[in-house]
Amino acid sequence: MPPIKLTLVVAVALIDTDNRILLAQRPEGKQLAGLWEFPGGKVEPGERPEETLIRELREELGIAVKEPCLAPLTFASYPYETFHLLMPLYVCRRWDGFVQPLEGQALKWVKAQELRSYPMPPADEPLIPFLVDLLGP
Ligand SMILES: Nc1nc2c([nH]c(=O)n2[C@@H]2O[C@H](COP(=O)(O)OP(=O)(O)OP(=O)(O)O)[C@@H](O)[C@H]2O)c(=O)[nH]1
Repeated sequence: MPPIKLTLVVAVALIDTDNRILLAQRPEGKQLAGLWEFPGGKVEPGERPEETLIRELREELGIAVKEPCLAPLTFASYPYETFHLLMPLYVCRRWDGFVQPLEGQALKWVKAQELRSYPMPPADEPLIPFLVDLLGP
């Protein structure tokens, strides 16, 4: 058995005042293109996970998030073929600025109950019930 490559990715469910969650579509050309996912990205060497999220949210969506506004919800652990994904999922209801698709990605605000209608990476599927519990239908 080859050694496992553990990859740490942080993601966030941004929640708006109508209790909808932001999904972003992975652009063409990337692995898992076309699937809907939570904003976030890989933790770079020397970064704390919260710093990664704050950086990714600024780069991908143009919003400013303060660290105390990131609350841990749950995590995904999933064996992709080339790496094992470990992905903490935070929730955030408070940010400065307006959400914009700065990387050309499609964005959608969806109710927790509608999440199942959007094809997501396999790692994300077990996260849905946690959001339904938190936010209701
Ligand atoms: N941001 C995010 N990534 C997810 C989710 N679910 C999931 O399996 N992933 C996986 O976690 C990894 C996130 O990496 P990324 O977005 O920073 O990087 P990437 O694939 O664009 O690669 P690169 O930045 O090295 O080019 C990808 O392999 C992605 O498929 C999710 O909900 N949000």
